[in-house]
Amino acid sequence: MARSALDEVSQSGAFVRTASEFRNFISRDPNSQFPAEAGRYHLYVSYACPWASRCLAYLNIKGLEKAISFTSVKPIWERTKESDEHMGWVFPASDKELSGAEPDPLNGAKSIRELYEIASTKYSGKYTVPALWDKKLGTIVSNESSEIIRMFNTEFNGIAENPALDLSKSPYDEAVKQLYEALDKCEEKLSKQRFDEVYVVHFKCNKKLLREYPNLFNYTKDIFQVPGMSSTVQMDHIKRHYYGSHPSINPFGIVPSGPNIDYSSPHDRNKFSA
Ligand SMILES: N[C@@H](CCC(=O)N[C@@H](CS)C(=O)NCC(=O)O)C(=O)O
Repeated sequence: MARSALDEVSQSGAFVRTASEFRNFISRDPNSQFPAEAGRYHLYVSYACPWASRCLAYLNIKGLEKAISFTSVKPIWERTKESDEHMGWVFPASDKELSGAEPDPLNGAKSIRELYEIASTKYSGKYTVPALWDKKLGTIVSNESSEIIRMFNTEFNGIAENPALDLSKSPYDEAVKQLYEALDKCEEKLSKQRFDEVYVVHFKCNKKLLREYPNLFNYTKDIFQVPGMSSTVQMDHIKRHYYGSHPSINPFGIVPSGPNIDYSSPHDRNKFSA
């Protein structure tokens, strides 16, 4: 069982992601094991992780900020335990260490690994974000972002500030779906790509930049400019993570200073509105 994405490499060198293991569902039914309640759940994220970022985007857009708290880890992987070599997500010692990253307010955990170990003594998989934590039962409800966003969309409507907003049917969700489908395709085709800020340099996918695809680039800006979205994109965390956490790819951990793309600049997507 892979304990880190760095172990998920097939014999041919391809990256093969293993499935998430905590797959419980929060329900609007008050008698269920995990009922939707304000103040009960906490989302652990890294701003550097696209899967975690989409959960944060749903949390903001749905208006669940008061009902579901969240904490972001530090962007660069560190040793998660003194006793072995595992590298992974860790919390800062204080919220002064790095803007956006905070100590674990619930369990005082030093790492995401520690949370998984509290949640299950039998767990032997990766210690991934996002992880949706249940404060009442002291466990991880789900570590699968595609399911977390569905729960946020449908199960918290009694609590959400924007209950009528159905993100599964909205142009936003359709846009996200298409964006991820498009990026997944590019990812496969160009053997793992993520935005011009990182993938072009770090993963050596420099045949073409995202911003050289006019539609894909305008689309990215359109998504970025959805209210509630921009605060989930902390490019500093994203860059520090990738350039700093894979020493086999970037031994000196140098973070390139560019290209500082302005995703808030005008886009042309309004031409498609009815
Ligand atoms: N299936 C998960 C994937 C999450 C995932 O792969 N997260 C990465 C960061 S982008 C992670 O935490 N990796 C930790 C590791 O590989 O040790 C989801 O979509 O929620």
